[in-house]
Amino acid sequence: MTNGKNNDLLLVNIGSTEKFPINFQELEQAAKEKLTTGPFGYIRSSAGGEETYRKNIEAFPKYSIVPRFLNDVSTLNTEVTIFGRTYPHPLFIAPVGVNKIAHEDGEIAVAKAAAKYDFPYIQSTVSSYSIEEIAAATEGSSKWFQLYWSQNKEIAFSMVKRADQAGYEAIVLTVDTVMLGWREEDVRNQFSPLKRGFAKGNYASDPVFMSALPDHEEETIISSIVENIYHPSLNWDNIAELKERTTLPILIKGILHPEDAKLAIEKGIDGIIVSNHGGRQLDGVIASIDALPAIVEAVNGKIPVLFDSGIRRGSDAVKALALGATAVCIGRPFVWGLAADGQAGVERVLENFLQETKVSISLSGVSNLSQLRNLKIVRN
Ligand SMILES: Cc1cc2nc3c(=O)[nH]c(=O)nc-3n(C[C@H](O)[C@H](O)[C@H](O)COP(=O)(O)O)c2cc1C
Ligand SMILES: CCCCCCC(=O)C(=O)O
Repeated sequence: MTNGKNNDLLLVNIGSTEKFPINFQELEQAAKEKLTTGPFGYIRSSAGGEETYRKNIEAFPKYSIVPRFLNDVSTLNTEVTIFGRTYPHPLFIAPVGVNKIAHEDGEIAVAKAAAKYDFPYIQSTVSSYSIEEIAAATEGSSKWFQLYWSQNKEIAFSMVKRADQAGYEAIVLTVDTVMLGWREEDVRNQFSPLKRGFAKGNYASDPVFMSALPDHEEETIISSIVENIYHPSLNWDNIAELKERTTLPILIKGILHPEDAKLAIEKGIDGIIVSNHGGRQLDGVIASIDALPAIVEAVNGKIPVLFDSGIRRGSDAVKALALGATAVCIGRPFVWGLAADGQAGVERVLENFLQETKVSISLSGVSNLSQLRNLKIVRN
C-alpha cells in the first residue's frame, strides 16, 4: 500500500487472463487440491468442536462500518509507527510454524513475499527453516521472532539471542500454547508435524539445544523438541527473566482478558497481540474481535495492541483497526496462498489484501489511520 495518491485499484487490477483464487474460500479449496489430508487438516482445523474458529469468522459481520462521505480521499496515508519504526501499512504476517507441510520452500517463501509487500514477518519458533536462514534470505526487511518458551529455558534465551544477532526487531512470546490444544482432526489423521520433523529449523541449529542431547540422531532431536515445547509452568516470573536477557521489545501474544493486558503493562511488556490462536487452543473462548474493544480500553494507548484471528479480507482489517488495533496479523490466508503456489501464491494473497484494505479505508471516508480510529463502528 503506497502512501500518497489513491488510484482506482480495481480497474487497474482487472485485465489479466491469469486464473488464481481470490477470496479465502477459493484459496482454501486450491490448497486442499494440492495437499494431502494430514497437512491440510492441520492447517485448516482448530480445537475441540471448532466453536471458537466459527465464532472468529461469524463475529466480524456483527460489526458494521458507518462510513463518512464527501471527505476528500484522493490521498491515503496508512503509515504506522511501532517501537520507533515506521511501517508503510498496518498489516503483519502472523507467526505460523511448520510451513514445509504446505510447501517445500516453507517460511523462506513467505518471508520473501512479506519483504516484497512490506508486511513485517513474525517468524515462529517451530519453523521449518532457522532464524539465520530466513534472515539471510530477506536482508533489510522487518522481522520479529515469536518465542515458544522451552522446558529448558536456556534454549529460549539462546533463540532470543540468535534473533537479536540476526537483526530481528522484537520478541513475541506466545502464552496461549503452553501445551497443544485438543485438535480432533489431527488425532483422526494421526498427523503431528512436530513428530514428523517439520519444526526442526530453530532447534537443530541451536547450540544450547544440541549440546544438551545425548546424540544427534533425528529421533533424539525430534523427541527433545516435543519434550521442550510443552511448558505448562510458564508464569510472570519467567517474563521478568526474559526481560533481563534481552533489550528487544517484548510483546505477549494470546491476550484475551483486559486484566491480563493491564498486568502486561505493569510487568513492563512493550506490546500485546489480542489473539485466540485462530481457535486452535482452548475451544469455547471468546472471538478475538469481541475481546478487542475492552482490551483497547484497558490499555488506553500505553502500548501497541496488535490483533489476529479471523481476518479474512481487507474490510475485516478495517474493522479491527477502527476498534483500536494498532496493526493486524494475517494467518491462514497466506498459508493457503503458500500451499496453492509457493512464494507467488503468498504474493498474490498479500497484494490482494493490501489492495482491498486500501480501498476499504478510502471508501470509509478517511485518509489515514488516526482518522480510521475515529471511524464509527456499530455492533448489531
Ligand atoms: C498452521 C498454523 C500454525 C501456527 N503456528 C503458530 C506458531 O508457531 N506460533 C504462534 O504464536 N501462533 C501460531 N499459529 C497461530 C497464528 O499466529 C494466528 O494466531 C492464527 O493463525 C490466527 O487465526 P486465523 O489464521 O484463523 O486468522 C498458527 C496457526 C496456524 C493455522
Ligand atoms: C505445543 C506447541 C506446538 C506449537 C505448534 C504450532 C502452533 O502454534 C499451532 O497452532 O499449530
